[in-house]
Amino acid sequence: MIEIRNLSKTFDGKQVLQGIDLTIDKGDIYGLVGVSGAGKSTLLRCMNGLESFDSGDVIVDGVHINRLNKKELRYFRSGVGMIFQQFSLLERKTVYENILFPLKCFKSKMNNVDQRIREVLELVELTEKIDVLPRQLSGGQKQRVAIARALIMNPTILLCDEATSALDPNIKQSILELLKKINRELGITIVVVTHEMSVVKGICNKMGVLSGGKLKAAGSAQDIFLNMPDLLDDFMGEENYRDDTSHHQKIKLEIIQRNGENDDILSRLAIETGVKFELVWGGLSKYSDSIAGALMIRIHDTELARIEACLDKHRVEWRKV
Ligand SMILES: Nc1ncnc2c1ncn2[C@@H]1O[C@H](COP(=O)(O)OP(=O)(O)OP(=O)(O)O)[C@@H](O)[C@H]1O
Repeated sequence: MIEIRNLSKTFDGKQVLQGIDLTIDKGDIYGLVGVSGAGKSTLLRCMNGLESFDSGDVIVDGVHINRLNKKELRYFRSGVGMIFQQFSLLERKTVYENILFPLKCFKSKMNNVDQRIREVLELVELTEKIDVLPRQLSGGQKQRVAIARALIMNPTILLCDEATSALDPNIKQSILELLKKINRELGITIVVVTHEMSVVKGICNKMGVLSGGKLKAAGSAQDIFLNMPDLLDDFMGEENYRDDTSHHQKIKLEIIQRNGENDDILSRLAIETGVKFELVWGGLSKYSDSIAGALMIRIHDTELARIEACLDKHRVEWRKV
């Protein structure tokens, strides 16, 4: 369990984290999201003592990490794995040597090192690459080695800083599946810093939204997606626009559904227009005699006319945002 209490941090007099209160339970896959500069990486680094802070507490499994001396902090860090966007592998060392590295760094007295290295390589499904150099690996394979290296010390927590941001969509998906497996099979708590909503939706049960160094919301990922879409708006735009800044347009549909009317509008849009749209968020609420819902989809601007015609045909109330 990671407990963060009233955490504040400045860099050169600039406040980058302010009064953060956050609890991450054992077994969570917790997403930390926010726009660039919101303080996500700094907060993550405070969790394993890589970054000091000005005030507040970070308590990991009952240990106040700001009260640890240098030696104790080193020991504590050996139980917290971390992976990064750029993999940070030793380029002149083989996969085997890369995974061995933390054991050397932390002067571990682990028995059966060879066997243990093979075990973690098997877990990340990369056994056949044991003797190759990182430059002979794809991005996804490099991240698998980085994950194996993070797991070699038997951590209870794995911190991931934009770990899938540099990967192609299919490879990204396979790494997310691997993180889920690690969480499920080894019971490791995972904290994921990301700017990608698809990552949070794909694997996180809980999330925290940071903005300007403050925690704007924290809790069930599903609840935040469904109930606080406005909070995520800017940041979802950012993810989308990173791929293509000029051609996407968001349409927000506010659909009132009484007696089940229009509850199939998404299927109709897909079938009747053939437009491949992205469902950004959606929520339904039950009122005394009706159900009202709102949906937001994102489409390419050239497809607006087709979508508009279909919505008007079905008399769906909507507006553009
Ligand atoms: N070592 C540092 N020295 C000075 N300022 C820093 C340092 N590290 C981070 N900052 C500043 O702290 C703020 C938060 O940075 P941080 O990297 O935590 O944000 P982030 O949300 O992870 O952003 P990104 O998604 O771009 O990585 C930024 O204004 C950044 O410039």
